[in-house]
Amino acid sequence: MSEASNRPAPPEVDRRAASQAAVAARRARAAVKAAIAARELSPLTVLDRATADPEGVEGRLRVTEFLLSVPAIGTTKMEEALKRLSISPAKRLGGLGRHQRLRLRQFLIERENRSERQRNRLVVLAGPTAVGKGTVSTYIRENYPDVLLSVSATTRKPRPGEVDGVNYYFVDDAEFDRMIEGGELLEYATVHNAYRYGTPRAPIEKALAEGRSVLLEIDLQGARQVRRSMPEARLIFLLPPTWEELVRRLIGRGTEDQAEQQRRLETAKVELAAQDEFDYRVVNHDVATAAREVVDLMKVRAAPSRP
Ligand SMILES: Nc1nc2c(ncn2[C@@H]2O[C@H](COP(=O)(O)OP(=O)(O)O)[C@@H](O)[C@H]2O)c(=O)[nH]1
Ligand SMILES: Nc1ncnc2c1ncn2[C@@H]1O[C@H](COP(=O)(O)OP(=O)(O)O)[C@@H](O)[C@H]1O
Repeated sequence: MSEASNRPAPPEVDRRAASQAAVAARRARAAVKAAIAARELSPLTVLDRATADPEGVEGRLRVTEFLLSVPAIGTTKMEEALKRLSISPAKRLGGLGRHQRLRLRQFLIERENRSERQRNRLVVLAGPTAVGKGTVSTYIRENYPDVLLSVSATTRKPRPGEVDGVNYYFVDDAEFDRMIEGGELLEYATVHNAYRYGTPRAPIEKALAEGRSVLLEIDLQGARQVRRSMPEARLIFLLPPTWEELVRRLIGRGTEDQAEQQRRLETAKVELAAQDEFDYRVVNHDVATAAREVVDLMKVRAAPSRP
């Protein structure tokens, strides 16, 4: 029998006081984690406080829960980081060795610099036919002038009311081939087995360099290409509230005949099955709300600060 179990139980008041203290400490740690997650408290500040007072709230944080509270660090990234930094997941911040602390500090600084650079985001909006991609994008163009809506090149003919350079750059097949050969397109695809569509690269690079966020409204194949060539892009999948509503929107739009509608609905099923490849999903119940959600994901500044 261990020595501890022979010892008389502490008086009830002591036990209660100890458990109250434990609850208070847990609450304090949860508050620190919430503040990091809400970007109200820099992880570097927390690490510095843990160093100054290893037995304080920050010092008692486990390194695992600390990292998981940093925005955009999930379990996989956390585990990879700890392995790379040679820090045991059992460690508390206050119990890190000097070298471990310095490595963790450097890791956090590099992440902060990187997220600073990525503030101007490239965001891809994709989703099944007739979910409302075009409607939501147009709403964003009209209501959030800080966002550049990329204008694609296409080999399809303009529809009545469409303006060259605004809705699309309307080009012929030879010109589209030339753009591909010249490396002018960030991605391109044949959509609905009909015409080719592609994203001109130069305006996007210019806008990102100028500090603007860029929105691409492209199909699933294009989204996959962007993911490969620019892994820092955010991919958003726009969903209909229900399948029936998607069918209603497609039929209601009235731009395709019945056979084409059927074909698009088949494609839509395949596309819906790919939604897990995306970083975020936004349900298009109502256009203004969906647009707001997309823009929030771009972290666009509230008011333009350019002259
Ligand atoms: N990959 C790719 N797809 C695009 C591009 N521009 C438009 N699309 C997609 O092409 C499809 C057809 O667009 P559109 O001709 O306007 O007809 P809609 O289906 O009636 O909206 C839509 O799914 C768009 O998302 C582009 O630059 N690249
Ligand atoms: N939130 C919404 N609620 C109701 N109807 C919508 C909504 N968003 C789009 N629509 C309608 O659905 C149809 C398809 O939208 P569209 O933007 O052309 O889709 P996509 O570009 O995804 O093919 C259009 O008639 C549009 O007016």
